[in-house]
Amino acid sequence: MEILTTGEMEQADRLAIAAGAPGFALMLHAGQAVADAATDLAGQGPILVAAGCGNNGGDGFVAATELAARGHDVSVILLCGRDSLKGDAALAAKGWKGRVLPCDLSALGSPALIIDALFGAGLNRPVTGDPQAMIEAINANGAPVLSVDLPSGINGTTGAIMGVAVRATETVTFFRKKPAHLLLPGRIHCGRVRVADIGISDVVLDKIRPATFENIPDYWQGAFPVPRIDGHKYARGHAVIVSGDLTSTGAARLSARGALRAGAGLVSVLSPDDALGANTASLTAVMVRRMNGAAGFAEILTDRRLNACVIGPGAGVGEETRALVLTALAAKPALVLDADALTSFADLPARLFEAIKETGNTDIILTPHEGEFRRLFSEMSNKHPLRSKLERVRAAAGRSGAIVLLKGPDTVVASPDGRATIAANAPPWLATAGSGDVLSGMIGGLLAQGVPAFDAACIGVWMHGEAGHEAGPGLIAEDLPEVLPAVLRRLYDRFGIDY
Ligand SMILES: NC(=O)C1=CN([C@@H]2O[C@H](COP(=O)(O)OP(=O)(O)OC[C@H]3O[C@@H](n4cnc5c(N)ncnc54)[C@H](OP(=O)(O)O)[C@@H]3O)[C@@H](O)[C@H]2O)[C@@H](O)CC1
Ligand SMILES: Nc1ncnc2c1ncn2[C@@H]1O[C@H](COP(=O)(O)OP(=O)(O)O)[C@@H](O)[C@H]1O
Ligand SMILES: [K+]
Repeated sequence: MEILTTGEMEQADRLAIAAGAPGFALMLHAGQAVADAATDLAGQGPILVAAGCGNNGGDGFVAATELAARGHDVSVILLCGRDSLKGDAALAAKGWKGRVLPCDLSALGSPALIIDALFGAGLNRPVTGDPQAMIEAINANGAPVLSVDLPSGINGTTGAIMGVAVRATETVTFFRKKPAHLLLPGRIHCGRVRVADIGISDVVLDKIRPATFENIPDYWQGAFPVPRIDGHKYARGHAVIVSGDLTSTGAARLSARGALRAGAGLVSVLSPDDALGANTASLTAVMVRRMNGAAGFAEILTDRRLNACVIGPGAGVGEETRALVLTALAAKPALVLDADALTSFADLPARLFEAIKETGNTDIILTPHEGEFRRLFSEMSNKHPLRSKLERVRAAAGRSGAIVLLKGPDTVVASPDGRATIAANAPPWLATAGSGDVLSGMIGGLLAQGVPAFDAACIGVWMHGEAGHEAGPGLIAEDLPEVLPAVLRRLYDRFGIDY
């Protein structure tokens, strides 16, 4: 499903209006959708609408009018004088026949529900003064809160808090989600998110051509790998995972297990001499091969059946790992660079990016967490409040020439071609040692099966999040590969694939 920035959403409104849907009709649909959600949340209790001076407030007036008509006890507080309302918002306020309370915090009372219609897409500066006090009072009130379009104070495009923001129980947005419904901290402020149809036709998307999508199965169903009836294990690819030395071999084994469970036909751990004993003693279905440094690695990669490679988990930071990465880039298998493979280039990221661009290989994925991301992309600071995670990862993909996957509760995957996805399905207990190692392996396993890199990254992230839910609280990294069959079965069911 497409995700629209607030600018793209304005364009959608304009295109719908140009195609014959009056702007006020869109507002009437929006207000109705808010009223429907409010009825579910408030039961029979009194409802307070906190309205701002723009069209977000207009939606609030429509909802108030509709809820009163349905028999609810509704009051409205307005941030500004009624006379200063303009356009559709003024029209919506005309329809409201009840009282409008001035912006007095004591007027909030003890409602069964507060409808937050202060600011939506039009928020354009930090919130201070009366609106700030109102938002703080809404948060302190204790009543459930239904936010219209966005929790007031949240920047719709970046998900950032503009000084202070409402913490909603539920948010009703219109036509399509905005980045703030998925990116933190916005997502936390939204509560549940409902997307309402307000009469905008999907045809407008042909003009807008959005490049950001929610990472859900509908988005990548066409790329999801299914073993062929007449296939064999080599038809499902052979992934190789580079092991660290004797002091750190577990990460590569976790990764290898993830690759195998994600469906690679064969998986081999490439092991330095000193770690051969440790690796062979702890692996069964995953194979082990001796690898003597970068020269030995290059020799192994001449076998073109080894079509996907993961370097980084437990690899160690330094020249040896850099040499392995450059060797893999030259050999051109589909490649996941994770953890130490990224940190090894902290002092010379340009060298890595040049090597990536020189290969012409488009199947390269970098999978940093925030710390690793900062080491490689120091110029893409996360300090700027208006620069979102989405924008940072897109810029990093452009800079590096690789697909960049920035991990976290709102994992973003971006391609140098501009496409990006945001995932919102990862539970917090996924943040546990080794979890990222399994993720890089899963993506390697998908690459081995021939899935294009951007899709492989998106599918891997989504399945990893689902595996987190499947294993539940208490999860450790070893559990993740073991619950993948359950995740895959549900995907098969969802896609209608026989098994
Ligand atoms: N046809 C459509 O387009 C549809 C739109 N719809 C609805 O309209 C909403 C967007 O409406 P909007 O553009 O009027 O802006 P909105 O969010 O109400 O903000 C109001 C004004 O507040 C001001 N302001 C900004 N920041 C501020 C701050 N920090 N502190 C104080 N004031 C601040 C700023 O005005 P300024 O002060 O800059 O002149 C801004 O213009 C959208 O979210 C959806 O709910 C739906 O009805 C469907 C159809
Ligand atoms: N708060 C969170 N909610 C959900 N998932 C998270 C959260 N924090 C981290 N994760 C996920 O946990 C995994 C941790 O990976 P990483 O930091 O590389 O750990 P490791 O290096 O120990 O394997 C990533 O997939 C990341 O997206
Ligand atoms: K709002």
